[in-house]
Amino acid sequence: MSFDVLQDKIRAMKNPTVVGLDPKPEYVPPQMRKECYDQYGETLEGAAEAIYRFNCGLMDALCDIVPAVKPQAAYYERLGWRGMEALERTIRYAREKGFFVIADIKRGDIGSTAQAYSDGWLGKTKVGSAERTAFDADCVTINGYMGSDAIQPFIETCKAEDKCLFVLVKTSNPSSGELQDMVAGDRVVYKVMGDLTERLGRGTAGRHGFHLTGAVVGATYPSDLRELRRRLEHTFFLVPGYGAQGGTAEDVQYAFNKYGHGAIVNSSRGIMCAWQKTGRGGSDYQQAARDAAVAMRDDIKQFVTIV
Ligand SMILES: O=C(O)c1cc(=O)[nH]c(=O)n1[C@@H]1O[C@H](COP(=O)(O)O)[C@@H](O)[C@H]1O
Repeated sequence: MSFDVLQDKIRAMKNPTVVGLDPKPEYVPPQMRKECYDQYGETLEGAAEAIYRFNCGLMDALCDIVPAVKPQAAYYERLGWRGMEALERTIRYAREKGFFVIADIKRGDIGSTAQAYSDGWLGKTKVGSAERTAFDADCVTINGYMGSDAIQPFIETCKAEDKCLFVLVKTSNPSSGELQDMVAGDRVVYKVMGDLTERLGRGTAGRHGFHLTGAVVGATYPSDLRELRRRLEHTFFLVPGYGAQGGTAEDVQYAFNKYGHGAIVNSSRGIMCAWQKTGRGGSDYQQAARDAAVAMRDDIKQFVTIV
């Protein structure tokens, strides 16, 4: 079961963090960007090649210390098909480097369409008499606020392919409370979503006790994080919002169980853009990313011990 694979990687590296690959062309160090624009012009193709090379350089620098990467699809979609090709190549490279790959797609739609998404991102697509693999991520993020029939096709694909997913439960953004904190009947909406996520995963627990249905819970609401950890014993958490959005190591400690298991904390800009703070014009982007990843790991280690 796929969260077993992720938990094992986290334990082996003693590092419960994931690096978000959310590259804007302007995050790519100037020299690398120039090489791509010289070759392809200032075009979508040039930008897609630049972000792909940047991703590969980051992954080369991080693969022995960080267990997972999380490319966010929007940063690739904005470059059209060339961006999507860069994303597919990024996922392939990540897998070659041994990373657990979380495709951050946040999709949600009626059952038949959800099935198409899960075929493309996690499973296989039927082409004539053949079945072809498209993106082949290990895990995706999905928006389950359309209800369980929008989630179920992903669950079936995960069961068939030994993969897993994260359902948005309590998101990190400033407005997340507008709807997610509302009281419906006698329950808070995000807790209803958390309970649904845990319930839908029943019967899929792996060696470490986690269902294949995980939950996204933002670092920016630590008391909700603590409450959800107590409530959802079998649910693995993806915790975005550390660093650039203000979440701290002290905040994210509540995502973990007493063994220091059951959660992975994301940082995207904090790692990708670390070179912008060293004053060396980007020539040190790999070392800067590595230093930032080590600092994040050690920061969290002050509060969380992984058994
Ligand atoms: O699903 C997510 O990853 C996600 C959920 C959420 O509630 N908040 C959130 O920030 N994210 C994603 O996590 C990443 C955060 O990026 P940084 O703020 O740069 O670390 C982005 O890819 C967001 O799309």
